[in-house]
Amino acid sequence: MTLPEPSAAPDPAATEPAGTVDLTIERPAHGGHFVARHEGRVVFVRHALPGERVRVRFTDTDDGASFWRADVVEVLESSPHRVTHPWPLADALFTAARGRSAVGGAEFGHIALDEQRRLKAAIFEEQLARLAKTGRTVTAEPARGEAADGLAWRTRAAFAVDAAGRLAMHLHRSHSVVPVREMPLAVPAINALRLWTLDLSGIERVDVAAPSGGGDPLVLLVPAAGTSPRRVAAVASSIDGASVGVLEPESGQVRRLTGRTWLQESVLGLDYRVTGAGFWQIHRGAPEALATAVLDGLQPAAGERIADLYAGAGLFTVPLARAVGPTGSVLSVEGSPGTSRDARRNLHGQDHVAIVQGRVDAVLGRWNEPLDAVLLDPPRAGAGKKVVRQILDASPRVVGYVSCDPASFARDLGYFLSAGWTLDTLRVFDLYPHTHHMESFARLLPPSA
Ligand SMILES: C[S@@+](CC[C@H](N)C(=O)[O-])C[C@H]1O[C@@H](n2cnc3c(N)ncnc32)[C@H](O)[C@@H]1O
Repeated sequence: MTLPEPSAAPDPAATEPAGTVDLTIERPAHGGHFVARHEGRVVFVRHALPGERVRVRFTDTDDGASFWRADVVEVLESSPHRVTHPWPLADALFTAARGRSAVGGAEFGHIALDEQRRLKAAIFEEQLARLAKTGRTVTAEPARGEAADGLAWRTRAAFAVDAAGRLAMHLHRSHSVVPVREMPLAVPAINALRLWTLDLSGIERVDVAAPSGGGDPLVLLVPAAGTSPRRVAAVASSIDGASVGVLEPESGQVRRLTGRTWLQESVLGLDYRVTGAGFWQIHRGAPEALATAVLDGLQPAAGERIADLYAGAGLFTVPLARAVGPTGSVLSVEGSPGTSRDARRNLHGQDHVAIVQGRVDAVLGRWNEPLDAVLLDPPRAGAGKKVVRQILDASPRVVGYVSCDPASFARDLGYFLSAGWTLDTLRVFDLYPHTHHMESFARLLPPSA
């Protein structure tokens, strides 16, 4: 049976919590959910494990919907893979016992780390079978040097501020916020700032980024409407051990208050500059793991012409540019103006690299040069049929596909397979421990290869 996948956004008008029921959990589903059934209807349950008997509270119960959603509030028969959640605020059982729901961001924390990885591999395989109609056994690899408890890896964290001016986070799929006193998934440099001890009144959002290799973090403040510059400056001066800037969320522009507005990153011995609001992989080990997989998978040679699509600040463009050298070329395409500016700085002076800011489909639509290899790393929605068609039309000798979503990857892979391409190497990385997210790299080869 083909189950519907849960959509990202709830319809608040259609949500009517309706008490608790006891369910038996059948299997994992994509998106951090586990499948159960209630009176014939599919229920996507969070914070559960296959085989468990659980008491759940419904969170979405639209009569017309093909599935409902629910959160576990009590475990009646526990899986042997259930462990104590490392972060009480994100623990559904801990928070349900206090009459609340959990914050998002660690929805697999109740599962032993090795079982999280087995579940991720199984979900990946299921998406391949369902959407790409292909079979493949995968394993989810941890990042090099991953802590045994799977904590302290996030170099980026976004916080809200509650009505009392305290550092806070949103409850899952809710506008409600709760104060936080730590973020166990974040690298120590972020927790060391102890932002929860500060009076953040007048600030609406706080984004924190720390360089993967250590060094002072950068804190970006988004002031609430009407907050005076004096108040923002007072908050900034209360933050020790970090650069501080003001983020304009619409434009992504950052205004410096103290220190600098960018972070220095280093990957495989190459240096990068990333502005506070610009895209950068969030696991401290992700840039190295993914750049290594890309270089191994594409095997770029001197003189080749390569496209790096959805290029961000140039994480892959920089080593690709070095590999093809001045007799080759790299087309690096990024949609976000701020992140593309980072790429321009990171590739400054490299005349064989074209940094193009724009939508990938628009840029490929007017690109007439031959391409030997194409790398793509789209956002969660994937690349889509049009972009895959454009890549196929360029007839590269190899395509490298970095993905953060197994469903959109499997869908796009299906387009390549239908055109006679084959899936060669496939690596799945567990770069988001304690969450349902994963990252992958696939090497795809054309029919003639
Ligand atoms: C998953 S990130 C990858 C960035 C980079 N490859 C890295 O690993 O650091 C995807 C990037 O694609 C950009 N993006 C999203 N949609 C796009 C589009 N239609 N055209 C061009 N860039 C896009 C985003 O701004 C983001 O920087």
